[in-house]
Amino acid sequence: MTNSSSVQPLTVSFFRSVLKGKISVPGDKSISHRALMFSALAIGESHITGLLEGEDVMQTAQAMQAMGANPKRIAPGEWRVIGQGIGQLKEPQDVLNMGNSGTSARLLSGILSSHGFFSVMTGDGSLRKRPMARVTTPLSETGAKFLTREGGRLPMAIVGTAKAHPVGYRLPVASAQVKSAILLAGLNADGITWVEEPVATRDHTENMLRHFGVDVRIEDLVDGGKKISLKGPVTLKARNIRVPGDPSSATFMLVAAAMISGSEICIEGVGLNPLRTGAFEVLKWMGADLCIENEHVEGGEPIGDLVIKGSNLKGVDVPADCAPSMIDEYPILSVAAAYADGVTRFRGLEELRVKESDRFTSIVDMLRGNGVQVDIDGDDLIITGTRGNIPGGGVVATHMDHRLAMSASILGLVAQKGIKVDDIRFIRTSFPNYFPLMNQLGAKFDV
Ligand SMILES: O=C(O)C1=C[C@@H](OP(=O)(O)O)[C@@H](O)[C@H](O)C1
Ligand SMILES: C=C(OP(=O)(O)O)C(=O)O
Repeated sequence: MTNSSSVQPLTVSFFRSVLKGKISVPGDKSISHRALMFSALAIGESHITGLLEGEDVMQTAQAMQAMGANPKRIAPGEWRVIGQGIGQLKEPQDVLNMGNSGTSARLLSGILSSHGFFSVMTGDGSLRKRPMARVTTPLSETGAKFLTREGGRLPMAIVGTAKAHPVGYRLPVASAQVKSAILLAGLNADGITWVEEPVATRDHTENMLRHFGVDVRIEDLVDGGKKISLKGPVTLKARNIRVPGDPSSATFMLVAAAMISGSEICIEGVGLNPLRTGAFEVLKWMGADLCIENEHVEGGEPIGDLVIKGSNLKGVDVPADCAPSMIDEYPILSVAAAYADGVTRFRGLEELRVKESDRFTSIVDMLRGNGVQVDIDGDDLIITGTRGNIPGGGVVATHMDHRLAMSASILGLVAQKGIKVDDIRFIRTSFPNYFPLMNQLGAKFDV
């Protein structure tokens, strides 16, 4: 994302029609980042299809390019990567700019820590506010050195080590990015790297490392968590990877169709990894008419088509332990809660404060600014549903946050007086064809 590109506001009017049709959403962002990174670390040539070509993933591609792997686009979503082998990336000659992408910054920190060279990483105004100590603290155990701005923020200088010590770490926060960073450092460390997570988080790193031939061990812990371990150094063998549709992107369309009575849409080929589908369960608890068709497994990940029809939604109480499986979906689920009948309580949302924006505060401001009652109790959000009567008329500040911008656009469709969104540019970090796809379903966004 170029900070210099000019702000792009959007006005959304109340939508008087229905959403209909069949679409596919772009590839999963988490899996796309990993596909590029792991292919660059493998021996041989990997072939990726369905890669998300949003700006976040393109930052990862550029970083891998700067370190000697040569990701090549051969057709839309189709990429070839010549792997360099574990520990064989080259010192980047310039600063690595990770743009808006926390996943790129955190996972690459793990890879860089066990390479014996110097690098500097930065990001845009949003990423430079996000905490990096959550990765630099455990990664320092490898022997790598990290120098960050005050508060553990980017820009950050990294002196990696070719003789990395294996890390053993129990995660203090539920974070797949931190877990993945440690496991990636361990690929080139001598001995057993392990991570314990008190609550299971998305396991795409574990699944894809296994796909590349790494012996990743996963044990269930008595407290309900998991212990993931691998013995380094390892060899990754080049593979073909098919990236499924992104369930987080699909949720925007699902919520829109669920709220707008008479709608019926189908989203084909969506990833259904159970550690990502919490939002689908919550939508069903809310009374959404959502079903899954053609379920099958591709490349180690479950995939299926989602069919949803408009229905009456009701408020629900969502426990904190659901958060890791739907962490990026709270902004759009908050719109569903505002539209529903009754009170919704989302519990345990502390991690929302360290995303592209402080999403906890951004959600509160978005809804209150459009006439919806929201109460806060510690880390819980309590949203009083309007039974389909969201007043609207406000301006939503999106704070360089793609998910806020998409959620706000959908809020506008169902708000009596419509809404204004201050800036929709950042949607291209994760979902470049979001507006064309919404318009294909019948929405009339004027972009
Ligand atoms: O590992 C990943 O690909 C991601 C993990 C999550 O972040 P945390 O690890 O910070 O929870 C999620 O919010 C992010 O969009 C992608
Ligand atoms: C939090 C997100 O991504 P990242 O951490 O990669 O910036 C997101 O996509 O909602």
